[in-house]
Amino acid sequence: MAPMDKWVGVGTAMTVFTLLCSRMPDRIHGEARHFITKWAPIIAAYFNPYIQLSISEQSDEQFRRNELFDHISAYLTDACARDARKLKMALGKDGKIPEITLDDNVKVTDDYEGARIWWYASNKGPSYRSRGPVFNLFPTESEPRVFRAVFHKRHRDVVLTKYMPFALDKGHGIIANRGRKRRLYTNHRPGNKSTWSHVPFEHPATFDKLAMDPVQKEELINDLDEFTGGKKYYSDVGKAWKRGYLLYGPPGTGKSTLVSAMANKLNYDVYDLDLTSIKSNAELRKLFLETKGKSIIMIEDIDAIEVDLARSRKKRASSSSSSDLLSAELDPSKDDGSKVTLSGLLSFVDGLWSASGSERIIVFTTNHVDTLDPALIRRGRMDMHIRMSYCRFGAFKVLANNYLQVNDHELFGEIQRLLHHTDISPADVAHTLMRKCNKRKRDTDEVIAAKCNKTKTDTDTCLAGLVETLKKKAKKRESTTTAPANEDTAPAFHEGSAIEI
Ligand SMILES: Nc1ncnc2c1ncn2[C@@H]1O[C@H](COP(=O)(O)OP(=O)(O)OP(=O)(O)O)[C@@H](O)[C@H]1O
Ligand SMILES: [Mg+2]
Repeated sequence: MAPMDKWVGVGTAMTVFTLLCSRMPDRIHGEARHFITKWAPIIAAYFNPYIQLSISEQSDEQFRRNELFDHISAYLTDACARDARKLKMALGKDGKIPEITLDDNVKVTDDYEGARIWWYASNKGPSYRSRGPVFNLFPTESEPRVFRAVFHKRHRDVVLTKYMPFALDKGHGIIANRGRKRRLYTNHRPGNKSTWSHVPFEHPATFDKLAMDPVQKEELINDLDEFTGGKKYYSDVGKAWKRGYLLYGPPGTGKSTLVSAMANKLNYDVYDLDLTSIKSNAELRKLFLETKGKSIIMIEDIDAIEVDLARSRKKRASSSSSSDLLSAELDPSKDDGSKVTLSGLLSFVDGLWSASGSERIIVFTTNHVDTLDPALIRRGRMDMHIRMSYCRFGAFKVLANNYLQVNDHELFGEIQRLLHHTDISPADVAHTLMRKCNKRKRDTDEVIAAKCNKTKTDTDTCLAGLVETLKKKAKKRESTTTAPANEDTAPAFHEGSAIEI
């Protein structure tokens, strides 16, 4: 017999005993009465060393589901279902992925830091509130289910203060990741109020398909892994659980794509924050408070926003002294909330308002890193600076594999030589390599069938097209400048961004 069953038996006996004591005949009085009244509960407690904790499916607020029940259910299914003989399968919330949970009236055990916890999943049983005065021996399906945890009272502290938060947190994480439909949020101003609206986030970008320096890629992936597993670390050092990344580089080098790859890897939502449509720090604060955990907040083209902030700064400079102005910009206490200021943005980045949630990543992207205010991107605010560069041979090989499924080709040598001193963005290389697909789309089905064994010819054509484009770019660069190619300035790229087909 499991200790829980023993306890239920002993508990019931002691309840009857206590009840009898409370209804003691009047003729028992004086010392005897006092003795029984005093010692009955102590004796009952002595024989009942177990504590029972219930988590009902239905919350105390009427009609509301108790989220803790779902979290515990997810945790137990994940951690203890191996021992269970009865499981239940049902379609998940997305209507596609089946969810397996413990069936009713199943017992499982869990061990935590020396404490053993017996869990029992059951229907609540007869409940006056849910069914009225009609007695029903067989509770219906719709009745709230209950999880009961039973543990020895000597483990009370460890179970209540450590095990329960641990189990609930694990369960919460499992639910959050289970077939979660992620969202892409953008901010709007319908009427005069900034608000978020969202669409499903379905970007296919992954780190595997991303053409970037392999060392940098690995560093970033490790950094993200450390971040997501760092909950305890962040709470131990008293820091908000957030991380900032600055992605910089010329247009079309994959900054936005990298943000999508990060979101896909971490299973996070993305908030695409357009600062230009926000009129005040108060609005910025409101939007930020509305963001949820497990998300990436992305501010694109931060250099353009900085120009706006500088412009508004300049405007106000004409009506106030410069020292007043500087202090108003950088001192949040002087922020009257009536405009977006650099201090507002810095507070946002520093997580002044991050009490509303955790596990958030902030990403700034820019084409002009040199023009940014150092205060905005200093380490601590933007923890990692990542340069996305023009397409070099390593990145090209990733793209050739993505678009043409080739790892080697007779033109690779020439392409490598040309890419070494020609600036072209991965976006433009991708565009050239995609011509194969575009051409195919134009063809009829029969023509495609006839060309089936000519895939290699298509690949040849694409790569030869890329060689041509690179040669033209190199020639153009030679005729306009004698300076060597530079990764962060992009004149050559701008001129040739429309690839000739
Ligand atoms: N490094 C890359 N790896 C794989 N694909 C890339 C890469 N860079 C660009 N691309 C391709 O080019 C397209 C445009 O890239 P993306 O929008 O990410 O560039 P960006 O750096 O954000 O540009 P901008 O500075 O103009 O915002 C992407 O959809 C993707 O297909
Ligand atoms: Mg972009």
